[in-house]
Formats: sequence, structure tokens, C-alpha cells
Amino acid sequence: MAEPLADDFGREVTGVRISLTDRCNFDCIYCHNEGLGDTRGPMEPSPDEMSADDVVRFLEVVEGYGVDSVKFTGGEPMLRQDLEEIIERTPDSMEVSMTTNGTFLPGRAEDLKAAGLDRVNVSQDALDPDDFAEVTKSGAYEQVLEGVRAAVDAGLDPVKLNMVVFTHTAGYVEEMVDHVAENEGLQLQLIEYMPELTGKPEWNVDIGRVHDWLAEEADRVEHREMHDRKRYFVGEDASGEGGGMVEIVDPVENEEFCANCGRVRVTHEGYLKGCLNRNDDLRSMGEMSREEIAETFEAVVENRVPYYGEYLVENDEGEYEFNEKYLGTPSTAD
Ligand SMILES: Nc1nc2c(ncn2[C@@H]2O[C@H](COP(=O)(O)OP(=O)(O)OP(=O)(O)O)[C@@H](O)[C@H]2O)c(=O)[nH]1
Ligand SMILES: C[S@@+](CC[C@H](N)C(=O)[O-])C[C@H]1O[C@@H](n2cnc3c(N)ncnc32)[C@H](O)[C@@H]1O
Ligand code: SF4
Ligand code: SF4
Repeated sequence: MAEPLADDFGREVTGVRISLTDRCNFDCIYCHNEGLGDTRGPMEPSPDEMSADDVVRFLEVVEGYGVDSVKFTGGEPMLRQDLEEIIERTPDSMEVSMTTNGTFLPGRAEDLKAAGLDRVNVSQDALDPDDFAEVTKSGAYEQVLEGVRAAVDAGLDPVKLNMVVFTHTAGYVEEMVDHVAENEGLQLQLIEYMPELTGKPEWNVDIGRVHDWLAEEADRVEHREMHDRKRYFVGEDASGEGGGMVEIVDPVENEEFCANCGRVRVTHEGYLKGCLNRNDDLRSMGEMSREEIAETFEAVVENRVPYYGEYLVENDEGEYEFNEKYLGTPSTAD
């Protein structure tokens, strides 16, 4: 396996996150859409989306740069009817995961597993259909629960439930923690609400309080290398068996998180992006020949910088402001 490329901050790029589409059948009120803009709009496939051939060629090229994991996301990645084909053709050396709203998993989870999908993250923000509908603007609550079951049954485990913690959902944290502790095959990711791309800072919930509460509840705590995320193990029996794992994803104003960020993003239109929160570092891969992909990937890695602590720096008042060095960085997105 090739040595991964490292950026100027010593961060090795070992993973890629590919947005297969920016379309979605939900309209979650908090959605950052991986920095791609609004998900609303026509549901039909758009000619701007990378073809299966493009996605596979990209993965084959970055495999040669030591990338060993790929996450398929969106928009809603399961709106792509060629998803199974893409996964089937993904290089065998890569761990393959997907983040989905879960609605299309019933009836498709087994095919995805057979195609080579290793595991899945399913967004589920509440344990009540009305609150779920208020957040997602969708009535598909039962379908999502069924999707989670289908994923567990198909062996796409661990199935991580993604819950965005903000004012509308904070009341469900405890119940969701119990839910994963009691149900085998499930884990929980509590995602700090990120206002950077979506505004509404008034929806923020102090994630430090969730850490404190979990530290009290947990039998043990681990650190994950990626993003330096904390993992809390709850509800284990005396021999350390059973129970559930809860991971906190807390990127907001978190320099440690950014210092341990080793993933490059790919937009549905075939642009590379060094950071979720930036839209001024997009680079087109053009016609997506192997040479163009390789050159663009090398350039993106070379230019990526931690968002908090470098692209944004703390001023004397303790507030983050743009580092002048990066203002006016030319984008090749046009
Ligand atoms: N700012 C920032 N947020 C991230 C990053 N990675 C994940 N997140 C947040 O966490 C959400 C859920 O991430 P997922 O797509 O489920 O994947 P993941 O948790 O990063 O990856 P796995 O745990 O390996 O499955 C993202 O949509 C973001 O809101 C990151 O690198 N930077
Ligand atoms: C953009 S969605 C794409 C994949 C799929 N449609 C889904 O919802 O799982 C990926 C993840 O981003 C999370 N997310 C979206 N907007 C967010 C925000 N403003 N803050 C934190 N997480 C957010 C969602 O909850 C979801 O788990
Ligand atoms: S399901 Fe995912 S992509 Fe769709 S609106 Fe919700 S968070 Fe955004
Ligand atoms: S550098 Fe960007 S993508 Fe990476 S963790 Fe920080 S905000 Fe997220």
C-alpha cells in the first residue's frame, strides 16, 4: 500500500468523502448538505452528477495515494440508482461506508451488503414521529426505523445513528443513548449542530454539557484517532459485555478536531474540497482523466489547512476571525 500524502500541517489523507448527489427527499431544517447548498429541487438525476465511471476512476487513482476508506454521502446517496454498481466497483482495499437518511434501505440493504458496503450511518434525530417530521419535513419516520432494522439484519454493522444535537432534539439525547445501549448492532453519534454554513446560532446546544453527562454515565471512555473524537461506552455488564457506544462529533471551534482531520471531500459535480466548511478551495477535476484526478488530488492535499486554528484564528477577545493569509484565495470552481 502506498504511503498517504500529508498536508503542510502533517495531516495524512487516508479517507475520501464523496457526495454522489446534492438531491434529497428530505428537507431537514439544519442541513449543511456537506457545503453544497440547498438540497431542495428536482428529484431527477442531474447531468452534472459524476457518472459511476468517474467515481470509480477517482477511487482507483486515490488508492494509489494510500487512501484506504471511502464514505458515500450526499444529499441522499441512495437516490442514485447506480449506487450498488459504484460500490461493487470500488477498490477492494478500501473500507466502504455510507451516510443516509435511511428511507430507501428497506429492500436495498442486502443488495448493498452484497455489493461490498461494509457499514452504514443512518440519520435519526428523534424517537417520536411528530418531532421527527418537524426536523426533517418528512413523514417517513417508520420507514427510517425499518431501514435501520434492515441494515442491522443485512450485517451492515455497526449501524451508527446520527443525531444532530440542537435545541429541537436535545430532549431526546438520554432516550437515544438508552436506545443504542439496549439494541445490539447500533451505535450513536451525537453531532454538534454546526451553524457555520447554515446560520441560526440560536439553535446551538452546549455540547460540553453532553460530554459531562456522558462522562458520568459511561463505564469507560476512549479516544478515536480521527478528529480526536471521544467515545463513551454505556450500559455494559460487569464483565464488560453488552451496552452501547456513543461518540460525540464536536467540530465547532475545536482545533484538536481539525488538527486530526484526514479526509478530502468530493462534490457530486467532481470538484475536490479540502474542508467541509470552505467553499473557496474547490478544485475541478475537469474531464476526470487519471492525470487530471492525480494532479488535482495532489494540489488539494498540498493546500488544505485546518479550519479552526489556521483558516480561522482566535483574536484577543477569544473570537474566531478569518486569517488574512487566506482571504482572496483563488478558487478554480468557476
Ligand atoms: N466540520 C466537520 N464536521 C464533520 C466532519 N466529519 C463529520 N462531520 C460531521 O458529522 C456528520 C456525520 O458524519 P458522517 O457522514 O456520518 O461520518 P463520520 O461520523 O464522519 O464518519 P464515521 O464515524 O467513520 O462513519 C457530518 O455530516 C458533519 O456534520 C469533519 O471532518 N468536519
Ligand atoms: C448532509 S447529510 C447527507 C447524508 C444523508 N442525507 C443523511 O442525512 O444522513 C450527512 C450528515 O450531516 C448531518 N448534518 C447536516 N447538517 C448539519 C448541521 N448543520 N450540523 C451538524 N450536522 C449536520 C446530518 O444529520 C447527517 O447525519
Ligand atoms: S436527509 Fe441528509 S441531505 Fe437530506 S436534508 Fe436531511 S441532512 Fe440534508
Ligand atoms: S478542517 Fe474542515 S473538514 Fe476538517 S475537521 Fe476542521 S472543519 Fe471539518
